[in-house]
Amino acid sequence: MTESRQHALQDRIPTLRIRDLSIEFARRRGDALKVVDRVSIDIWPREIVGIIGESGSGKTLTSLATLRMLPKRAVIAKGTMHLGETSLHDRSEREMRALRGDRIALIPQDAMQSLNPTMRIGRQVGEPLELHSGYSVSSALEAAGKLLGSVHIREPEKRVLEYPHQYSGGMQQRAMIAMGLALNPQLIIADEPTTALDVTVQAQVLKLLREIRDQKGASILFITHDLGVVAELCDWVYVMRNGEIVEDGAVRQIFTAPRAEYTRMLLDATPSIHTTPAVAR
Ligand SMILES: Nc1ncnc2c1ncn2[C@@H]1O[C@H](COP(=O)(O)OP(=O)(O)OP(=O)(O)O)[C@@H](O)[C@H]1O
Ligand code: NI
Repeated sequence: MTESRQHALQDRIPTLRIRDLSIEFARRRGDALKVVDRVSIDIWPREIVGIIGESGSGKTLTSLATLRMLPKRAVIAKGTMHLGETSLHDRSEREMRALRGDRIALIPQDAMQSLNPTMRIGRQVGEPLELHSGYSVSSALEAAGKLLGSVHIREPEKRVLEYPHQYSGGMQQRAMIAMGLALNPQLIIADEPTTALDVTVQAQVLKLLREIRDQKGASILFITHDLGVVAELCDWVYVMRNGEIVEDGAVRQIFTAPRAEYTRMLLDATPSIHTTPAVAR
């Protein structure tokens, strides 16, 4: 057993447990198209877990099901999901709203689209505290400054008053992360959070996610096409293809001794990965 999965022996229950999840789309001609097929995933406390796999393999839908934010015509046909001891598959929409942001945070791919252009950054970052924790506007703004500082935005007391267009792309993404952190979630779901960023900014965001795990003890589910990022960041990896998990394992095992033919194919398509130092540590 690898280091990270020793949790399975120490902790009673994982942060997130997905069991036998199947997701279907209703089709016009009446039948259903299965796009996620009996997927099981565990994320233990303080773990960073990656999901990799080609486009359309079901990564995003799996994570959206966890948040119960699937697109309209998609249904959870089967399966259970638990956040600690709390079941997610049978919560009402009202109960889910309380969990989202509070215990599970989503960091979306494109911060530019997610931030409100007409609202000061500080107000947006502090909004979860107003909505969920009863903070006053001024105390939420003060907390937002601290949160922006924690994601390494300089002079945060001043920058809380600025609007999104005054921030660079990387700063906007960090502001989104700060907002996600406001309520100290146990689980952070990051779906391709760095694809829109250039390489140096991407490295800063990855470093920040690792800090969040180390300092706040959050678990992170990281979805990406980028195997280099997975090698850098993740403890454990699930490989998806056509809606199914083809294998999972410690990051080092997946990169040095993959069992599935499909994983080997993915690795061969990115040859430099085999020599990524982080994998050899
Ligand atoms: N709103 C939708 N309506 C119909 N089909 C959809 C919808 N969203 C996703 N799908 C289908 O479900 C499957 C899984 O999609 P999903 O977005 O989970 O893939 P993914 O692995 O996240 O891909 P990518 O890496 O491109 O983001 C795909 O075949 C996709 O075409
Ligand atoms: Ni996706």
